[in-house]
Amino acid sequence: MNLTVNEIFYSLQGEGGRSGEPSLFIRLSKCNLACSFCDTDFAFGKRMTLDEIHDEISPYPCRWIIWTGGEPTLQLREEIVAYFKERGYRQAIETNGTRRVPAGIDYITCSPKQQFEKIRELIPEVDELRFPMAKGDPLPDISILPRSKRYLLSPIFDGMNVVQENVDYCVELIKQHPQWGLSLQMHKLIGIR
Ligand SMILES: C[S@@+](CC[C@H](N)C(=O)[O-])C[C@H]1O[C@@H](n2cnc3c(N)ncnc32)[C@H](O)[C@@H]1O
Ligand SMILES: Nc1nc2[nH]cc(C(=O)O)c2c(=O)[nH]1
Ligand code: SF4
Ligand SMILES: [Mg+2]
Repeated sequence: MNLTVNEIFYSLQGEGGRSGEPSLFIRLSKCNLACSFCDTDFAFGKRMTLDEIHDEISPYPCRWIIWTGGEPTLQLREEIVAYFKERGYRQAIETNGTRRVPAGIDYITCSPKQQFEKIRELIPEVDELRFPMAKGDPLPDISILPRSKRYLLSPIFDGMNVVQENVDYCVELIKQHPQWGLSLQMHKLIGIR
């Protein structure tokens, strides 16, 4: 089995409810969307076998993988998740919610971009819904979304830079609607990957 991998790196989860947790990022290339604000160049891809990926991550002391991209559900399969589970890894995924998530994933972050009403059919339950928000964007309607343990607003950054008006807007929305919380791209603020 092969995956087309954009990059592999070891860092701290910078976003959402697992912020600060050491994690092995496996960024898969290709996406089915083209968000105007996307901060990631996922075009490059190197074909790797699962054994090659395992050889690259196993020297690190960490046993949490974050599958991201691009859109990782375009490539990830249950058998691949099982391969890493058998080798002692817990696995999180960052997905845009347009496709099913393979069985065996331990922590699902869904960051919806479009057709919010269709996500629940594909992914009935997630650990975290994390919405990228620019000033003026409407608060998403929780009632049509997958059940989630956490509901987070994530102010859209301009590349590596914080956009204060997006932050201020999210903070005000959250104070008015306290079922929501804030997710900042912490890694950008502290200058790590
Ligand atoms: C690069 S995406 C990859 C995973 C998946 N395609 C998705 O969109 O969830 C990872 C996370 O970065 C967020 N993101 C991308 N560009 C951003 C930006 N400029 N500001 C804030 N968050 C951003 C996405 O919303 C998503 O939560
Ligand atoms: N540190 C760090 N945390 C992240 N969480 C999600 C990321 C992503 O690009 O999917 C990301 C990333 O690129 N870096
Ligand atoms: S879905 Fe994710 S990776 Fe794809 S363009 Fe949007 S933010 Fe970027
Ligand atoms: Mg990123």
